[in-house]
Order: sequence, then C-alpha cells, then structure tokens
Amino acid sequence: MEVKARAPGKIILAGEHAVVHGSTAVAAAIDLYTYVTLHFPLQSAKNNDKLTLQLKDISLEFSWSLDRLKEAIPHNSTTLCPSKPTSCSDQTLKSIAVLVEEQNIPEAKIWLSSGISTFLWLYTSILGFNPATVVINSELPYGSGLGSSAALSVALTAALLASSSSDKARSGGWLSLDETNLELLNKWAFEGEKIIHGKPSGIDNTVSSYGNMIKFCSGEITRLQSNMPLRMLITNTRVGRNTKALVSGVSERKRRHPEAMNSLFNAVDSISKELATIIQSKDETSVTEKEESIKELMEMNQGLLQSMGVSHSSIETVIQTTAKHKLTSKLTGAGGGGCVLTLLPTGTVVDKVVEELEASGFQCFTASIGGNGAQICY
Ligand SMILES: Nc1ncnc2c1ncn2[C@@H]1O[C@H](COP(=O)(O)OP(=O)(O)OP(=O)(O)O)[C@@H](O)[C@H]1O
Ligand SMILES: C[C@@](O)(CCO)CC(=O)[O-]
Ligand SMILES: [Mg+2]
Repeated sequence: MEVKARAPGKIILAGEHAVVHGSTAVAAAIDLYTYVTLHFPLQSAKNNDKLTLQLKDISLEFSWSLDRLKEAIPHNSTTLCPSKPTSCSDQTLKSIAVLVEEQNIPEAKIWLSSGISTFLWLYTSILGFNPATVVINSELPYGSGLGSSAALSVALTAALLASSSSDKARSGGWLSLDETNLELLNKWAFEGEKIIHGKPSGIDNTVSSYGNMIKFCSGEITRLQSNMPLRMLITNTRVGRNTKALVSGVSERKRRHPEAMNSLFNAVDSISKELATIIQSKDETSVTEKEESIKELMEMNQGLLQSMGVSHSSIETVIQTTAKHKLTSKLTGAGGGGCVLTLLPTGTVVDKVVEELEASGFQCFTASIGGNGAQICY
C-alpha cells in the first residue's frame, strides 16, 4: 500500500518573532511543497522489520530496525492514539536523539538531525512500530525562512493520519482534508514543529495545513480573503540559519529588556492588523494607495525586526539593492539570513533588480501566494 501527502511552504507578510510573544502575524501559503510518500511492505517482504527514511533531494537514506526503535523509544504497547496529539517529553527526545546519532549523519548535513527526530517522533506516535519506507522530497530550500520545517511536519503527519484512517477512497488525485481532520493534523504538526523550533508560535504549521492566507494570534486563526493582487519577489540570501537559535535569541533580548521588547511586539501587532485590514478591504481605496500603505508597513516591520536582532548583512544588502529600484523589502520567517520578500506593485518589471540581486550571488524567484494547504493522495 502507498499513501502520499504534500504540504506547502509559506511566507510571513508581517509579524514573525513577535507572534511567538503573542502578537498578531499574517502569513500565506506558497506553491512550493514538501512531499511525503509512505510505502508499506507486504508481510512476506524482506524489509518488513525496518523503518527506512529516504531524503530524495539530498540523496540520503536512514534505517532503523523496529526492535531497536522499540527498545529505545519509551512506549505503551497497548495504546496508540492517533486522535490525541501528545507532546514529546524531554526523556523521549533524548532517546530519539541517540537513534539519530547512530545514523552517523555527514557533518555537513548535521542540521538534518532535528528534522529526523521529528520524523521518528511523529511516525512512532501515530503509526507505532510498523515497517515502512518513507520517501520525502521538497521544493523548499531548507532552513531559509519559507517554512521547510512546518511543511515537513504537516506533510508527514497528513500521510501518517491518512494511512491510519479506515476511510480510504482511492482517487488518484490530490484531496483536501475536512475541518476535523485539518484540526487534528495541525495539532500533531505543531508537536513536530516544537522539536525543530523549540518554542514555535504555531503559525507556520497552521498556514501549511490550512493554506490560503491567515491572520494568527496566540493560536487563534482568522482566514483572510485577499481583495487585491499581491505579488512578491522572494530572494534567498543563501545564508544558512536556524530558526530555533534565532527565536531563542529574541527571547534572551526580551529577558534583558522586557519593556522595550514588549513595545516592539506591540508595534508589530498593530502593523499586522493594519496589513490584514488593507488586504481584505473592499472599499474605494485604489490598489496603488493600498500598495503604498503595504510598502510602508513592510518597511516599519523590517525596522522592528532589525531592533529584535534578527536581520543580517545579507538581508540589508537585498533591502538596499531593491531600494535602488524603488522597491521595499523585509525579511520573512526567522531572518538571520534566509529569504527576503520584495513587494512588486502592479506593473513592476523585475528583470533589472533580479539581475542585480543574482549578480550578488542571491537566488530570486516568484511563487504564487495563498494556494493549497495540506493534501493527500491514495
Ligand atoms: N524535507 C526535510 N527533511 C528533513 N528535515 C527537514 C526537511 N525540511 C526541513 N527539515 C528540518 O527543518 C530544519 C529547518 O527548519 P527551520 O525552522 O530552521 O527553517 P525553515 O522552517 O525553513 O524556516 P522558518 O522556520 O524561518 O520558516 C532543517 O534543518 C531540518 O532539520
Ligand atoms: C520566527 C517565527 O515567528 C516564524 C518562523 O517562520 C517562529 C514561529 O513563529 O514559530
Ligand atoms: Mg521552521
């Protein structure tokens, strides 16, 4: 039997980091996906005593015998509860880390460890100790601010929940999930995301699960209906970074300067709310005026992110380069490198700015904003 799932990456239009501290943020799904395929061997097959993970786009394979997994991961052999998401305890996470270490991941790819831990936790919590080959590939750059960690957790969970469900109408095409299943998927994916982000707000797994565009504040989700064209250039600085470290850096700064940091978070909250209002507004305001307001809000948001300590010289270079072409940019996701968003007002020709950014070694692309969330295929 085979089950497939896919989940999109995302951009954060406003509110990253502040959202971890209770502010509002606005995010949208993009049409770049992480794909997960589960292959279950026949009882008689020779590999029916193993769990194998293949990361296709980086040509790596990891494998564990089911006996080794059972021995290392604390579990209760009678209760497997896919319908009740639970958190990975510190003790379990330590045991899982040992199983990951035993795989001798190449030093240059050691950043994969948290993703593999998330894989082992979600797989064994939802499907138990059953044999399978899990194939993952992704169109998203890893650790670049486009939500690769959340897309992994969401796509994997969607495939696992689909395979544990009795209701498998074979269709051959991508199927969206109903509200109840989306809620369950999102809760499990949040538990997976915790292993990678440390203290996630939940916005990335939520937008990857639900798709479209959302306003998010302390777990409360408001789906947004955009009433204007919204085009963004995405520039990957190719500077690697890690969301967990950046999130914890902001918390440290908050611990040192609570009042100042809370003022920044409050300002971000106002920016995100205003942005959501503009995007949804059906009033007489012209698209050009709306675009001018969004530009200004992005500029302010970037200034506040810089004050939180999550910008980077490569991000500043992108901002200055696009400013020469009268375009406004802000970092997206956790910052510290990674990707930068540039608003492309109606009629913008991007060729010259893209040429200049690429000449500096950056990678530019456009993605369609506000599309599908998680989907499954039997
Ligand atoms: N397809 C994948 N396979 C295995 N691990 C993955 C995969 N995608 C992401 N990861 C894990 O997620 C980590 C990157 O997550 P991180 O949160 O730092 O960045 P991001 O999610 O791309 O950006 P952001 O959180 O800012 O949106 C990788 O180092 C890896 O451990
Ligand atoms: C930096 C952050 O706000 C967004 C990362 O895409 C972290 C999170 O919300 O989990
Ligand atoms: Mg992430």
